[in-house]
This record gives sequence, C-alpha cells and structure tokens, in this order.
Amino acid sequence: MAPSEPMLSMDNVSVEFTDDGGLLNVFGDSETVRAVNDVSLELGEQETLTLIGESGCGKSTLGKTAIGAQKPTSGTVSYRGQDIWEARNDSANAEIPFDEIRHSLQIIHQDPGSALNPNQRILTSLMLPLKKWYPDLGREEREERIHTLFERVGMSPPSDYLNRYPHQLSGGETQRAVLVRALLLNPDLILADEAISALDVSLRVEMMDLMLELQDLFQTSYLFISHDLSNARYIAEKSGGRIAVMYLGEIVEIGTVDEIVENPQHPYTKALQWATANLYEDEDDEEFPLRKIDVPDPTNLPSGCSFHPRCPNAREVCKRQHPGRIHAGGDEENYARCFRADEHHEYWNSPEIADEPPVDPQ
Ligand SMILES: Nc1ncnc2c1ncn2[C@@H]1O[C@H](COP(=O)(O)OP(=O)(O)OP(=O)(O)O)[C@@H](O)[C@H]1O
Repeated sequence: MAPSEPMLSMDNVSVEFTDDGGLLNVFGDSETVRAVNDVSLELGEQETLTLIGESGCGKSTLGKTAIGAQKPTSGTVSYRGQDIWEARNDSANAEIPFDEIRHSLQIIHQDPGSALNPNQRILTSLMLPLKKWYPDLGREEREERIHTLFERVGMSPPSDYLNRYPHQLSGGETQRAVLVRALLLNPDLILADEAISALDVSLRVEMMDLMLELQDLFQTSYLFISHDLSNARYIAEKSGGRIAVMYLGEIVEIGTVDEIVENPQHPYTKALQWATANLYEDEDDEEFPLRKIDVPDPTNLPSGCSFHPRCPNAREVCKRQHPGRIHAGGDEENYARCFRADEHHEYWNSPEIADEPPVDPQ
C-alpha cells in the first residue's frame, strides 16, 4: 500500500438493480433502480463515518458495496489500494487476497440474531470464525480470547453467556455477542447497519459508547448506518467522525458535526434536522421544510438536482443542472451538492419554480 493510500476507497461507485417483473411480466418491461449513484468516498484508519437518510435512499446498498458484499455496476471499491472485485475474480494475482479483504471488512446487522446459528451455543458460533481465520490458535487460546472480550463488553462471567443459545440472550446481549464476533477477527472496518436501531432507547447510547471505546482498543474504522440524525450526531461528536447524508442514491452532503448539524448547507439535511425533535432549536420557525412529502420514484429520477421536486428553495436551474460537489469551506473532503452553497452560482439569478407551491403537511 502506498503511504497515502486510504484503508478503503470508493471511486464513482454506482449500483443498479433491474427488476424484470418475474414470470408475471407478460409485457417484458423492466425497471432499473439506481440504488447508489456515483458515490466517491474514502475511509482512513480508525475513522468513523455515519450514513444517514430516509428509508430506501441506498444506505445499506452503499454499505454492502463498501465491504465487498455487493458488486458495483460501475466504479471501483479498493481496500488498501487493491480493487476488491479484481481480488475476488482473480485472487492468485491480487496483491491482497480476497480472503484477507473479507476478513478485514466485517458487518453487524440490525437483527444480530441472524448472524448467529440458532441451534448452536454462543461459544460454538464464536469459535468457528476464529478457527477458520486463525487456524494456528489452539482451542484454549481461542476460548481465552472470547472470554476476555466477553468480560470487556460487560458479559461476565463469560461462561454464563457462552453456554446459552441465541434465543436465551436479550437483544442487547445478542448485539454485544455479535460485536465480539466481529472484533475477534481484528477487522479494519465494521459496517454497523442500523446495528442499534432495534435496541431499547436506553441501551442505544450504551451500545454506541461501547463500540466507540472498543474502536480505540482494536483500531477499527466504523461505517455506521442510521436513519436517526441524533444518533449520527452522538457518534460523530464522540468519535470526531463525519456524517454523510444520502438522498436517492447520492451523498448530498458530507461533513463534521459542526457542518452537518450546526450549519447544514443542503435543504435536505435541514429537513432531516427539522424532523429530529431534539436537534431543531428554532421553535418559532414552524415552516415545513419540504415542497412535497413523497419521495420520487427511484426508477425514474427527477432531472437536474434529484431533490428539486421536494426542495422549498428550488429554482428553475435546479430542474436542469445536476449539482456537483460544492465545498462550502472547512475540510476539502466535505461538500454539499446544492447550488446554494456557492454564492456565485447562477442559481441566485434563476427564477423560482412557480408551478408547484410548497404544501402544508397537514
Ligand atoms: N436486491 C435488490 N433488488 C432490487 N432492488 C433493491 C435491492 N436492494 C435494494 N434495492 C432497492 O434499492 C434502493 C435502496 O435500498 P437500500 O436498502 O439500500 O436503502 P436503505 O436506505 O438502506 O433503506 P432502509 O433504511 O429501508 O434499509 C431501494 O429502492 C430498494 O428497493
């Protein structure tokens, strides 16, 4: 790996799904969803990035593509400079074998139980991956590693938990066991896909704290996926990480907590903030921040800026021009895809969209 090579990089990645309607589609029509649209992203060592956005915007697809579980339709995903799909297709000639990449990029799901075999005791489920990836470790050493980590995540005495079956653990305990399972492999990146959403509110902060504490110990990067801006803020604030806002497959804004929560540039980020009760401080400002409530059909994306049909600030230019990455100041890596972030853009002289007045959500 070159010294400046990021741990993970995605370059102009798009992912499309084509639905041909199956056997009942007598007309042979097919529809294509562009779940991820031209995303470029880098993740460094021990970095934390939280992806937020409403349901269906492409968070999970982007996350799975980042860890090599979903093939991009176009663009490349590289781990330490090695194209993941080249390694997968031709492991013999890859500088980093695909097995090593797979082992370095782990996932924790919203439903942690799905990662554990319901018919196996927790200990067996945790021993198997260790045996596979670290065949030189003896049984005792493997057990010792698992016990140490169980103590570390507060599941003590470990044998009490390790001898149980998954259904005998609570949701929070299962999520910890799955976190231990991922960490045992010493991954460079953990994709946490809505990993705390199913937990009771009281346990969420505890789980986020635990994951961030263990980040220092294991020097792991995290890609958190959440639909909740207040969780994203908590994680980004504690870790000093960034937040990326997704809308219809694109990252429309990315930045630090100060940029995304305190001073959002994109009207969609502002709408997410408005919808998050404890983040919206201007109580006198009742104005609904969307022109339309409904999300456009992802198989037929709007022209220009894909947010323009819902955007309260949209002008004519937004219908025809697609906004690039506009750096609103701060870190070079951070940007908003909105003309309003560029004070010299022709947007400011463009007429407002007259035909579709903003709607009242009532
Ligand atoms: N395997 C698939 N086949 C067809 N379409 C898919 C597939 N996976 C995802 N999609 C579509 O891609 C788009 C993005 O889905 P994705 O699950 O990535 O979004 P998301 O933001 O993670 O949503 P959620 O928060 O509800 O999980 C959606 O329109 C979804 O229906």
